[in-house]
Amino acid sequence: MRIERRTRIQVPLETNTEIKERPQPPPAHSGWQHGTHEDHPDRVGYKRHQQGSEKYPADIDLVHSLAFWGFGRDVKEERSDDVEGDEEDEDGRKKDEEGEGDIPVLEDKENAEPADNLALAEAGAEEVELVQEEVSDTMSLETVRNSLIEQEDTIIYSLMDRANYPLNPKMYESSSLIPGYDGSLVKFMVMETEAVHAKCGRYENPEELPFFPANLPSSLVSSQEYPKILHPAASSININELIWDFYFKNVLPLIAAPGDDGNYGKSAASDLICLQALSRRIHYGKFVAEVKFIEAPQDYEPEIHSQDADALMKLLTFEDVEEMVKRRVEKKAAVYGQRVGLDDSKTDQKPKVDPGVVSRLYDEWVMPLTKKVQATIQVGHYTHAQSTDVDIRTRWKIDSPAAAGIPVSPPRAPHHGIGFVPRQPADRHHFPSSRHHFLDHPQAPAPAPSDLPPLPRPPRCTRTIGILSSGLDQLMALDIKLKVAFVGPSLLHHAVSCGDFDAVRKLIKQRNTILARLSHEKADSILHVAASSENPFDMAKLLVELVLGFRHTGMNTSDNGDGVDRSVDDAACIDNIRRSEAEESERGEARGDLKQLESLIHDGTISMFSDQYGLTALQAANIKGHTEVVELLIRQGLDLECQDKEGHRPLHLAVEGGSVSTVQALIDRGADVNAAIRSGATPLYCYGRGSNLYMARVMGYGDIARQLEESRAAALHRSASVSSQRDGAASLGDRKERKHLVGVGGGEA
Ligand SMILES: C=C(O[C@@H]1C=C(C(=O)O)C=C[C@H]1O)C(=O)O
Repeated sequence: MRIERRTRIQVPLETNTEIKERPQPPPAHSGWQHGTHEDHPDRVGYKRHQQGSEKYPADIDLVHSLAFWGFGRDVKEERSDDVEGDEEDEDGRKKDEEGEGDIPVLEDKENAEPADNLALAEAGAEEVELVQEEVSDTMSLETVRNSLIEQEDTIIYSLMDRANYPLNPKMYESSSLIPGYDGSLVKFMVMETEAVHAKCGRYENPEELPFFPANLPSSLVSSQEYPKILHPAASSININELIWDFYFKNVLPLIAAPGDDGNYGKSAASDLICLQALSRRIHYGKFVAEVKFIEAPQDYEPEIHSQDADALMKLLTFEDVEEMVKRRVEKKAAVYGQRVGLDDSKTDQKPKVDPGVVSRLYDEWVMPLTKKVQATIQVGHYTHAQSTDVDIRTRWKIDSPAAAGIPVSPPRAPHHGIGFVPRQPADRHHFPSSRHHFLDHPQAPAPAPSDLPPLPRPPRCTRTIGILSSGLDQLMALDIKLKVAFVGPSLLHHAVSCGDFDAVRKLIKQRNTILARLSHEKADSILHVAASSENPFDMAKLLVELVLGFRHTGMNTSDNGDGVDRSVDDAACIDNIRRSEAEESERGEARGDLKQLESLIHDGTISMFSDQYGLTALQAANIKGHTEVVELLIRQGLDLECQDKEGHRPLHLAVEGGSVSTVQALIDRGADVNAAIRSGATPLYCYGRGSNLYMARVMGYGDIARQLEESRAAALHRSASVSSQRDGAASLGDRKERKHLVGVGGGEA
C-alpha cells in the first residue's frame, strides 16, 4: 500500500483538469454545472488507483487535489443556492442535473443527513489523505534545497573528473579536430549527445535543459508525465549559453592544468558531464522560485507587480544559506578529492580540485545564476500576473466531477497558464500547501464581462483560492472541473460524528481493512468522536461489534500483515466505551456502560470471539487491567480459565498487565494461581535455564507477586484442612479449591 501511495506522488497534477471556456454564456442562474460521476474520465483513473495500478494515471490536478484533500469534506451547499430548476427528490434533496441526485453531497456536521452519509459510504474512496501529505512533502523549500545539496556531489565529482586531464585547448577551437565540421570538438560532443538524449526523452523532464535546443529531435519514447509544477513559461527559461561561457572561460582554467595530452574524447565527455550538472543545478532555481513564491506569495507579489528586480533579488537571497553552501562545497571538495590509499602517508596529497575554487565557483557563478533564474521567472513571467482572490463553491460529491464557474483574467497566450493558490490558512490541512498549479488553458473567445454569471453569495462552505494569470485583457469565466473523493478513515470519522449508523456499518463492511489500518491515534479519535455523537454508547458499541465481528470472521486479521497484536484494540474499544460512559456520567447522564457491555455479551458478540492468537475479550481486558470489565465478563460467564494458543489464562495476562486489582478480582473469583502455560510458567513462576523465577517479579510487579504468594499460601492452608477432613464429610469443596489442590503439586515441581 505504501508503495502505491508513493507511486502516487509522481502523478502529474493537472493533466486532466479542464478549464473550459464557456462555449456560450452560462445560464444566468448559475455559476456552475454538475456532471455525473460515471461520465468523468477521472473516474476510471481513480478506480485504477484503487486497484493499485503501478503507473498511476494522470488524473489528478490541483483542483482535484483541492477537492481530494477535503475541500468538500465539511462543505454543504446552502439549499437556497441550488441550481434553479433542479428537481427535489422525495427527501427534499435537490437532484443533480445529470446525476439524478444519486451521488451524495457531503454535508457538514450540523446538517448531515444520514441518507447522504450512507451514500457517501457507498462511494467512499481511500488513500487520498496520505497522498496529500506526500504530495505536499514533495515540494517545499526544504526538499528543493535538499536536492541542491545532493547535486553538489555530482558537480564536485564531475569537476574532479575533468581535473584528471589537462586543458586540451584544441578541443575548444573551431574546425580543428573534426574534418568538415566547423565547430569545436566539445560542441560536437555536446550537440550529438543531446540529440541522442532528446530522442530518449531526456528533455521532456523539466529539470533537464539542452545547450543546443535548436533542431533537437523529438523524443521517440512514450514519455512519462512529469508533474507540471512550474509555470508553463518556465520552460522557456534556458540560460545554458551563460553557463557555457562561464564554464569554459572561468571555471575550466581553474580546474584543468595547462597542457595537451591528446585525450580529447575523454576530456570532452567530462566537460559535457560538468556542463549538464551545472545546468541542472542552476535551472533548479525555477523550482526554488516556485516554492518561495508559494510559501509566501504575499511577500513576492508586490515586488512582482512593481517589477522591482532589486527588491525581488533581496527577497530571493538568503545570505546565511549561501554562506553555508559555500562552506559545505569547499569541505566536500576537500574530502571527496582525497586520494585514499591503504598507506596513510599518501593521503595528504592535494585534493583533485582546489576546494577554494569550488567555493568560488558557487559564490561567483552558480548561486548568482540560480538566483537569476529565480528572478527571471518571478519578474519576466509574472510581469503581468494578475492575482485575484475568488470564492468558489459547488456541490461536492464523492468521486465525481463537479464544476465551478470562475471569472478570471484570460492569459495572453495559450501557453500561458493560470494558477490556483490556496488562500485560507485554515485550509492548510486540506490544501496541498506548498504548491500552486498552472493549468494549460485553451484560447477562448471571452464573453463580455456583462455576460458573466454573478458570483453567488458566498455561503459558509466557500473556499477561496487565489488565481494568478499572466496577462489581462478582459474578464472571462472558466469552468473548472473538480473531483471530490474522500478517504475511508475520514469518511468513517464523518459518519461516526454524524451518528450515522448505517453508513458506519456499510463503510466498515465494504472496507474491512479500514479499522485495522487506523493508527491508534486515529482509532482513538474516532472513538472520541463516537463518544461525543448523539448516541455515544450505541455508536461505540457498534464500532466494537464491527471490529470484533470482522476479527471473528477472520476478515481482518491475516491480511493486515503488520505483526501488530490487535487484540489490545478490543480492550481499547471496551476501554473507550467506559471512557465515553464516564464522560457521560460527568455530564449527569449516567448510563451504566457496563450494562451496555452486558448487552454486547448477551448478543454473543464478545464471548464468541477469539482472535488469531486465541485471545478472548476477557484476556484482552486483563492485559489492559480493566478490572470492572473483567468482573463483568466473569459474571457473564466467560470462562475464567480460557486459554490462548500458548496456554495463557486470564490470570497470566492480568499478571502481565500489572494491575493489582485485576489480579485480585481473578483470584477472588477462584482463578487457578498455579495454572501453567505451555512453557511451564505459572502466574508465580517462570521455569527456564535451570532457575525458578517469579513471573510477577520478573515483570517487576512486587505487589502482585506478594498477592499471588498469599493466595497460594491460603490455598495450601485450605488444602491442608481439606485433607484433614478427607475422611470426614468427604466434601470435595468447590471447584476452585480442587483446582488449587491439583495446582500446588504441579506449580512447585
Ligand atoms: C537557492 C536558494 O536561493 C538563493 C540561492 C542560493 C543557491 O543558489 O544556493 C542560496 C540561497 C539563496 O540566496 C535558496 O534559498 O536555497
